Amino acid sequence: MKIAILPGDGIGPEIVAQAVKVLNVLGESFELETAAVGGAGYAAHGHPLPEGTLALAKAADAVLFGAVGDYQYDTLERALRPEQAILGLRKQLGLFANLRPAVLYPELANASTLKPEVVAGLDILIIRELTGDIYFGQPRGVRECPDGAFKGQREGYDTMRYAEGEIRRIAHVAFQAARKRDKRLTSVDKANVLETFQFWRDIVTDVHQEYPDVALEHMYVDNAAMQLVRAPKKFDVLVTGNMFGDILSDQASMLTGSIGMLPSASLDANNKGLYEPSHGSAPDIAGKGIANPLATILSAAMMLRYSLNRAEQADRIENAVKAVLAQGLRTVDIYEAGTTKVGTEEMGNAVVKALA
Ligand SMILES: NC(=O)c1ccc[n+]([C@@H]2O[C@H](COP(=O)([O-])OP(=O)(O)OC[C@H]3O[C@@H](n4cnc5c(N)ncnc54)[C@H](O)[C@@H]3O)[C@@H](O)[C@H]2O)c1
Ligand SMILES: CC(C)[C@H](C(=O)O)[C@@H](O)C(=O)O
Repeated sequence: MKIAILPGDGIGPEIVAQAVKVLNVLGESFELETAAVGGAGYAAHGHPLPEGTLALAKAADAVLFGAVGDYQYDTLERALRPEQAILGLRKQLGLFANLRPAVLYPELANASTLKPEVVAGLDILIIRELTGDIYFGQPRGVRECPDGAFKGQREGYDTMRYAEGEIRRIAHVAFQAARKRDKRLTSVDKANVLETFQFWRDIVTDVHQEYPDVALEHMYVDNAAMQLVRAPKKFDVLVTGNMFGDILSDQASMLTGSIGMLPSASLDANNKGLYEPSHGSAPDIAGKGIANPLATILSAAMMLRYSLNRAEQADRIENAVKAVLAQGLRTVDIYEAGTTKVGTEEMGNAVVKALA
């Protein structure tokens, strides 16, 4: 089985190196092939998603991705910015279903900024639609404002849109995921203001008829943001659009102690997928050897479970992560008094050791 390794920028190479070490000690004969992506792709080949990288990602059985983005590229024209690499991969590989599990390991109850009793036992799954919404809607750009009080001035505009089929397929993914868990699904929208999300609500309600065993509730995104910090354990599975999912999943990451703990799977209709931590390239800490590699290592575990049919290896990795946390090892983002501060590499090595 072939795995495309795309480390990317910033802390990407540091954290992906730890996940690769873990994959290499599992005793499997995976073929790992690395390629440049993001700012690294632009620097090496003049494009954030070089043709060879895209071809590798398409040919591989799964993709392990670090993160892209670096402030030095923020002034490039949009098509050449590092972020276009991950957006392009999602679109071109048809990765419409993004699963972001926010699970609190008991050892990290005090690492969260919320009170331990609010987050203890947390296990929620955020399902984010990943290839539609205002992220990809056309037209978009900057133009002359055609009407209203600011007529004639320049205006920026984007288009929010969702086709019925796009909503139906992500709704099916969400209902099926809920069916395997506590059978409760919260669909998050902004139906009180936006036509796109009234339509979203209507279609999700329709799909619900096929899943009578799952309890469905609808919630406005502003309320969902509030409930996520007020009583996050009341949720089981949340499903939402691309932009709301981006924001809510970063918010949910802090329930788990750190954004460095939140893995993700981005899947197509056949469970082929790209696996990446939910965080970015963290340029502020890149090269310091302090980034938390656990979200990336846990993303590799999701890859084994969802795309490579190796659930027992995924369990092994997740148990090894639990073991290192139980040993008191902490990167700086999850550090608290009484635990042992370790760097990126030491954390990776500890997971490898715990697997033995
Ligand atoms: N999928 C992706 O590749 C992806 C996702 C989000 C942001 N980005 C890009 O990353 C760059 C930086 O964005 P940002 O600063 O808004 O978000 P970020 O997630 O990179 O960082 C936010 C904060 O979290 C910290 N952090 C993130 N990951 C961490 C880890 N593993 N361990 C410890 N601390 C960690 C960072 O140090 C920073 O303080 C931008 O160019 C952005 O576009 C890429
Ligand atoms: C880097 C950016 C394009 C990306 C997104 O907005 O989807 C990031 O925030 C994420 O969550 O993976």
